[in-house]
Amino acid sequence: MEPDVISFRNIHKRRRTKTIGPIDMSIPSGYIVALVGPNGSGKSTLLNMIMQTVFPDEGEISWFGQAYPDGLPVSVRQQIGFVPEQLSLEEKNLTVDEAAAFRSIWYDNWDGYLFDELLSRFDVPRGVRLTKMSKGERRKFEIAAAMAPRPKLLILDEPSSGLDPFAWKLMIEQLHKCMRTADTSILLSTHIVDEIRRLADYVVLMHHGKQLGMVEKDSLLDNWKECWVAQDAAILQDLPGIVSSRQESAGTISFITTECLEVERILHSAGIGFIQTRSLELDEVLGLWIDGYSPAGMRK
Ligand SMILES: Nc1ncnc2c1ncn2[C@@H]1O[C@H](COP(=O)(O)OP(=O)(O)OP(=O)(O)O)[C@@H](O)[C@H]1O
Repeated sequence: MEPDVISFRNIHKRRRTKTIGPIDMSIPSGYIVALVGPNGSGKSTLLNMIMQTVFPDEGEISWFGQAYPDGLPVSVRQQIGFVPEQLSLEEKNLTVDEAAAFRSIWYDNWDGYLFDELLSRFDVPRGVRLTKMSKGERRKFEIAAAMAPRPKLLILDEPSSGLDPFAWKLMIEQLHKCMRTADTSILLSTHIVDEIRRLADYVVLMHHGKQLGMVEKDSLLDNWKECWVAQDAAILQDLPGIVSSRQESAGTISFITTECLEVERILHSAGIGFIQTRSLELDEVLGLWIDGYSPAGMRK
C-alpha cells in the first residue's frame, strides 16, 4: 500500500491572534482532498507548512511516509507542485518563459511540452512579465507551472481565484487528467462549493485553527439530507442524527438528518417510506458541521 502523501502529527503553529492546531491528519495517496473553512481558519498556514515556507512550533510532518527534520531534500521537493495564494517574489519581474526556464532548472522532471500545451490551452500570453499580467492570467500560469513537473503531489491554494468560468472548467478537466495520467494526489484549499462537488474525494473542515475532521464527500452528501415522511413528530425519537424538524401539515413532518442512510434503513424496516428527500447544499452542510454536528464515517 502506498504511504500517505502527507501526515501531520500534533502540529501547532502560534500566530499573532490564534494558534493553528493541534492538527493530526493524513492525506491519502491517489485522492483529491479539499481543505475548506472560513477565512483565517488556517488553510494556507497548513499548506505552507507542507512547502516549508512556514515551520510548525510543535509536532511532526511526514512527506510520502518520511519526516525530514533537517529540511526537505530537493528530490522530495521536486515531487510537489505548488500554487501559492500569492505570486512568489523571486519570479515577480520575470516573463512566463523566464519563469519557466527558472523552474525547469529546479525541477529536473519538468515537462516543457506539457507546460507549452497547458499555456496554449489556457491562452496565457508568453512574453509578458508576471506582474503585468491580469490576476487570472497569472493564476493560469501558476497552475500550468505546478502541473508541468507531473508531481506526485499537487498543492493548490485557492486555485480558481481570479479564473473566468471557461478557465475554471478547463482547470477542473486538467486536474482530473493529471490524476488519471500521472497518478497525482491533490490537496487544495477552496471556498467554491462547485469545485468541491466536481473534484473532491474527501473534505477536511478547518475552523478557528482546528481541523474538525475528514470525511468522504459522497458520504457527506448522501447522509446529510432533508426528508419528508407521513408521520407525526413522535417518530423522531427513534431516528439518528436529527438536526431539526418541522410539522409540515397534519400527519406530515420534515426533518434534517446527518445519517440519512441509517434513517432510511430504520424507516424501511418499519414499512415507512420517504415522501421526498432533498440533498443539503454543501454550504449548509459545512455550516452545520461548524455548529457541532459531526458527519458519520469520519476518517481518522
Ligand atoms: N505571516 C503571518 N503572521 C502572523 N499571522 C498570520 C500570518 N499569516 C496568517 N496569519 C494568521 O493566521 C491565521 C490563519 O491564516 P490563514 O491564511 O492560514 O487562513 P486561511 O484559512 O487560509 O484564510 P483565507 O480563507 O482567508 O485564505 C489568521 O488569523 C491570520 O491572520
